Amino acid sequence: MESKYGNLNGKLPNINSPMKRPSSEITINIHTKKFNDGKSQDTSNSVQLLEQRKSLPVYKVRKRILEEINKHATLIVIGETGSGKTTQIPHFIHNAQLAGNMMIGITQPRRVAAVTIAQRVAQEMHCTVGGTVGYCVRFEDSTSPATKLKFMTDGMLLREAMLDEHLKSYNVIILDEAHERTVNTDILFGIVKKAQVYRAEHRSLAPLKVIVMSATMDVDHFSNYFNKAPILYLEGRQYTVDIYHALKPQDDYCFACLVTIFQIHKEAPASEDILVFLTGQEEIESMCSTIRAILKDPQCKGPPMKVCVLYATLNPNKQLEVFNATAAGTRKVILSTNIAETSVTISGVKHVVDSGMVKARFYKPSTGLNMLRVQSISQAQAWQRAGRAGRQSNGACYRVYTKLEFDGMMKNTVPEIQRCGLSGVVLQLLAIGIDPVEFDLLDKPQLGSIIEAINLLQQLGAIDKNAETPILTDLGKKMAQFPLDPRFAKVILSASDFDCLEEVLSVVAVLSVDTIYVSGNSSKEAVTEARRKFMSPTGDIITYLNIYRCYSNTKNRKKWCFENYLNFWNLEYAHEVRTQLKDLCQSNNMRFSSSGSNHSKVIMAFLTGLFMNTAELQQNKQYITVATRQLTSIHPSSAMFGSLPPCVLYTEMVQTNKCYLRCVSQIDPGWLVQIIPNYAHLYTSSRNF
Ligand SMILES: Nc1ncnc2c1ncn2[C@@H]1O[C@H](COP(=O)(O)OP(=O)(O)OP(=O)(O)O)[C@@H](O)[C@H]1O
Repeated sequence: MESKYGNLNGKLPNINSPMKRPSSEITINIHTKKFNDGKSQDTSNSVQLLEQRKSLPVYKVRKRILEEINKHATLIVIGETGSGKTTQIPHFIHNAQLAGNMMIGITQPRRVAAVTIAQRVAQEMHCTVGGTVGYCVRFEDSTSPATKLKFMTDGMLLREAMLDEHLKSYNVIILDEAHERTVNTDILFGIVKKAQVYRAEHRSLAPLKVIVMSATMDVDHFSNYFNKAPILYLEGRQYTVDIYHALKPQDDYCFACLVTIFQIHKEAPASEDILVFLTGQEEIESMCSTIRAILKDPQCKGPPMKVCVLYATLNPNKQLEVFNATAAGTRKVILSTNIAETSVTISGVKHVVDSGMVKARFYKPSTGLNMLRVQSISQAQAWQRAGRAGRQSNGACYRVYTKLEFDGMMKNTVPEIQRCGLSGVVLQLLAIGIDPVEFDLLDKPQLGSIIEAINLLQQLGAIDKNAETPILTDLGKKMAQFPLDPRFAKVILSASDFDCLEEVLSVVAVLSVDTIYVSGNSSKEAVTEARRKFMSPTGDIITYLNIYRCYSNTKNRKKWCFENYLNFWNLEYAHEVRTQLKDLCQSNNMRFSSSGSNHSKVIMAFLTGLFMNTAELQQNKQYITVATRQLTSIHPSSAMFGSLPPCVLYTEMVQTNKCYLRCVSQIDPGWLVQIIPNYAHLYTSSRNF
């Protein structure tokens, strides 16, 4: 295969550091000895581990870093990917006892990063995870009273802020990968800023130190927001990453990635693993099958190859499998979404193949939809992706887009808060006691989006309709405790009224793991036949319930899932999620009951939270959504596909080449009057009731 990049043997220009020098900063120059000989270092014993730590750029300047942290209440830290910010700075602060008896909280936008970094730091500190070093991610808490370094997702710290807005368990909070601008991190910026002021004014409380870190951020913007906080600029990198751009634009980024993988496979030693950035599960699974098929071709040259996948909806235990080493002489190829883009180190990865694309969440106010769209990444993301190579030795990044295309990319990612629906955010802010309209955010969303979210929460009964400023009702306070979209929290909280909490918990748990189906290479007929026995004529909610019930009553679950083309790992995860949700229901003294075979009650409970997600059949056999008057159809994957009930409830609307409803269930128009009397007039089909 001819290279799209020209000669890959180092003759292309090496485009170096992405970092823009900020206007005002403290610069620490780090001259790192390059001891790399092209081989990854073995970190299995503690002497080597210490040696490796010592060789990291930030280690050499730890005293200066600590001095700056000591001097300032807030510090913005910018340093190259792989320089050691995430693993070392918390470690230094702990050793220097800057946090006193309290904790150092370190947030990450993604769970896989929080878990693996905690594991790494625990290894470096010779302790087990859950002791001095712990982590806390959604549905999993691995901390103890002994924990002093707590790695967590930004969402988990936000949940803690609901119980204590001044974050009194922490003396130091590090908000890592700030450039990602997730909604949760953006809210945390505001929360830590407020907590800091409060704690400074109340002398009985210890002051709160805040450190904001990234390799690729708009430092001046952050510094201004944090009252001109000083910027600590750590200059220097441990290993170099050569960047190669495609010589001309590629029509099909997946195909371009595939060609690149096999080109590297043909030329590079087996010990050099490859990390490929794609956009989503379907694309990844499909490329995984293609690669496996190509590998069977006797013409295919290169050492044995193990293909692994990594995406957010994959069972968390499965996600961690990509970090396992392969047998000597076998190359590992990891096909991942952007969840491996920041913070993570996957041992052995020396080559990164970057599609330049990402599936990003965005909100369409005209339709009220949160949708996923495949779009071009930002330059900050491209540099983060490149940074995944060159962590244990020099590496290379192959961008399947041209240098010109790279130059045309946005510098930074648009903050998620400006492109997603805000009902969850507003609920959380209100639960912390913050007015969402007044809240001091780094980049404010449009007022219209906040008001729209307030309206939805009022309709769900979470906000008091009569109060002058938005204030949570008792129901709203309970809803905020569930780590779910407010609509699903409402469904769970209504379930006892319909005597079906057991069933609702099972279905919500299944819905939180995305897909429980396996597509693979099996024949369509075999898959349809296996699934037929679970299918309910009422639609997908009860179909999911049937699957979950059979799964939980089965002894050999793995075998059963295999035989029924179901995703064992995701069902296992759903099972864990259900346990956690059940605990929350128990702590709210909810009544556990089962509706047995009365399925209508289950769908009615879903209607209490998802009444905005309903659609009516039109004469042309299409559906029109009631809330937003959008023409749409039932997705072919639904149990309802082919039947045309007059009125349906759906959990998700997706737009590909056409607009589709997913997870669809039939509803009786009479229920609308009964369950949502204030809303029922919108429905043509309910007018006869
Ligand atoms: N799980 C791990 N296994 C092996 N080495 C690791 C691991 N985690 C970190 N390292 C080593 O420590 C180095 C520093 O990692 P760290 O995450 O602290 O860097 P960083 O500056 O925060 O980078 P980034 O901005 O990309 O997150 C890595 O480049 C790698 O050499």
